[in-house]
Amino acid sequence: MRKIIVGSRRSKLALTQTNWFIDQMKAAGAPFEFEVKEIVTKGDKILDVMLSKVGGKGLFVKEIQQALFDKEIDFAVHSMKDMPAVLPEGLTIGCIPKRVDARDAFISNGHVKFMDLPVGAVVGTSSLRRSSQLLLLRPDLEIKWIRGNIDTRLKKMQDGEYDAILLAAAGLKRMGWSDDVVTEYMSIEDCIPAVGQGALSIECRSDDEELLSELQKLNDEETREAVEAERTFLSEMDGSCQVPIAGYAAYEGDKLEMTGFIASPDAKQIFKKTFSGTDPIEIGRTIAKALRAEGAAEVIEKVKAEMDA
Ligand SMILES: NCc1[nH]cc(CCC(=O)O)c1CC(=O)O
Repeated sequence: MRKIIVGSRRSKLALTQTNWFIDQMKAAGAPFEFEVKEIVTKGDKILDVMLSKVGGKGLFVKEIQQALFDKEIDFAVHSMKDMPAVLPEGLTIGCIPKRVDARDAFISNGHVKFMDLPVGAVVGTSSLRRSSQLLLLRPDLEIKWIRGNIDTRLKKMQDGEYDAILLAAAGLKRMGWSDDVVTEYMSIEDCIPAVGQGALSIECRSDDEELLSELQKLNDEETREAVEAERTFLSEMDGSCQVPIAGYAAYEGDKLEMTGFIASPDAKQIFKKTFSGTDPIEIGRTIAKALRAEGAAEVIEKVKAEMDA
């Protein structure tokens, strides 16, 4: 029986997701043995630096991709949200399992609801996407940068450094946190999720046909199409730069409906568009084009120029 080596980052979330997926493969009857190999990525080593300033996304993924090319590992389970928009030649997404929950979870001291926070309350997040959308609803709030894993962030909040924090619902759920730590779930409309949030991405070599045919059995077609629309939008918008960007797609009846969102970093200008159709790539492109035409292109260019300066 072929032994499949599964690469995983060392974080609790990564290992939990990896082992969950291996269990799914076993349950589906995949004719393999499995071994998990931990990989410490550059992103993990410099977590305390402002990640997005040094080139964000790719950091967690690059070394895992090298291990795939080197055949040290056969596949890896990523949070889709952490995957760069474009994959290198020779690697592919073998499948996308069903999305758990794309929403952001709001957690506060004393379980005060988001709209009931006192004026000037301090909310911890390191995501421009989250902070810009929170400020649209509550311009009075103070957004304060926060880092660390889920436990660290909760502890910092409980110690009073923050009145509230936001975390992806999917991460909390996969890690087995009970629903009662969450004060409320932000609605998708109020806080549009990050592209791919709540979905997993199984990455492997494009020529590993034996593995690919087993992975395909765990693919969720609706999630795959939704994520394809979102990621098309991301790559068309050039989502690698320091601009708040959000995108969420899901089936409504027989149509795939997607909302794309771009804001200036100070959240003073916002661009938002919803479009539905049947072709995921066309949906992603249409929204990107519409937002660019409305002025998002200038916002992106301005931020890029400031970063280069
Ligand atoms: N930014 C890091 C990250 N990457 C994936 C998740 C959670 C799981 C997911 O979104 O699929 C998180 C934590 C968070 O944003 O709270």
